[in-house]
Amino acid sequence: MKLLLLGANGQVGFELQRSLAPLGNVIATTRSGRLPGGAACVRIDLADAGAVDALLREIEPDAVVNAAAYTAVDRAEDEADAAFALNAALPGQLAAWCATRDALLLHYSTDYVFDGSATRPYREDDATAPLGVYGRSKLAGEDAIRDAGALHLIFRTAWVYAARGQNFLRTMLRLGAEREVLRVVADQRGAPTPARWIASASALALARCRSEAAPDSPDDAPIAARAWDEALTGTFNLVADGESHWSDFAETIFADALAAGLLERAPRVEPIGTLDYPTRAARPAYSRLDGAKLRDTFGLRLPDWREGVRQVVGELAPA
Ligand SMILES: NC(=O)C1=CN([C@@H]2O[C@H](COP(=O)(O)OP(=O)(O)OC[C@H]3O[C@@H](n4cnc5c(N)ncnc54)[C@H](OP(=O)(O)O)[C@@H]3O)[C@@H](O)[C@H]2O)C=CC1
Ligand SMILES: Cc1cn([C@H]2C[C@H](O)[C@@H](COP(=O)(O)OP(=O)(O)O[C@H]3O[C@@H](C)C(=O)[C@@H](O)[C@H]3O)O2)c(=O)[nH]c1=O
Ligand SMILES: [Mg+2]
Repeated sequence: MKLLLLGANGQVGFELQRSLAPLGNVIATTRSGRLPGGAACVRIDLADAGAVDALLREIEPDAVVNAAAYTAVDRAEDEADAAFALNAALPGQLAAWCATRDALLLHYSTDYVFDGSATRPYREDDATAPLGVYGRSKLAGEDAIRDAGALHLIFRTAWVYAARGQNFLRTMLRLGAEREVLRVVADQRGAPTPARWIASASALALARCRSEAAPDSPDDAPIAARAWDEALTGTFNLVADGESHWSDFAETIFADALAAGLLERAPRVEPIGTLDYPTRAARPAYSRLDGAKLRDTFGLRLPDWREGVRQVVGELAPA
């Protein structure tokens, strides 16, 4: 099977290169035409719809895995056009193409499609109500995929971090090395989720979705219609188990980093309220996502978020 991986330089995209490899021929793209590490790959600006169309026609993938997105939550408030181009128009275009040839689109969305007023973990069909431009653009992307009628897997994840890329864990380690005290909000609750777990689960789900009845396709031809098990497609929450808040996450990062020898001394983490940490975009106060549907459909359950922190800190620690 031929897989087109968009956004291979992102946190999740980078991990997907490895996790998708056993499934077939992975064609990766980045904005620069280079993969992390320096190897060449397809170079494309995904905001250029003409270029995207030409790429799809050239590659004719059996599945498109879209790990590219506009993820700057605060900046999105002032760059709505850029956010919507990547997070809404692009997935809509990919889905429209997939729908015409029974290709499957694997895509990611976010807990920020919710307003955070829930009192129990969100289920996939709970009402959405994004608080900001980023969340609205991601929701528009989900809707565009469903409207196009493409076979799809949309994984809603949250609080993604990894040993590389831009994320809260790396920000904390950087600031923690500079400051004695860090003030971190303690009234936004959710589950920090390692990019590697998302990529591994994505590959397993994608493999399961391939219809057992489908014949193996030659590398250069799209697989036959009904190559996917439609009953397994749809929208799924994909997050680490358990509940955290940003201040708890920070404390855990520093405790593990200290134990692993990544830091000589840990800063003091002062829990504060959201009102004491003003940001351009509003964020949901509660964004736990219920993993039951993923578990029931694919038998997949991610470990507790604390295990993720241990793993990622371990990756960064000196050998
Ligand atoms: N990060 C998070 O906390 C969360 C993320 N998600 C979702 O998960 C998915 C993966 O997120 P994550 O891995 O963290 O994202 P990253 O921000 O780490 O990666 C996004 C990638 O998209 C690429 N990209 C953006 N614009 C363009 C463009 N115009 N042309 C080509 N490439 C482009 C970026 O390229 P470049 O490297 O060149 O900038 C980057 O590599 C996204 O759909 C995101 O919305 C969901 C919940 C939480
Ligand atoms: C750096 C810092 C942040 N914070 C707060 C701000 C915010 O409420 C929270 C997290 O800040 P960040 O900017 O890292 O996180 P943010 O960019 O909001 O993260 C989100 O990204 C998008 C892409 C998603 O889809 C979401 O699931 C979520 O992961 O921590 C502090 O309280 N103290 C600090 O020193
Ligand atoms: Mg951010």
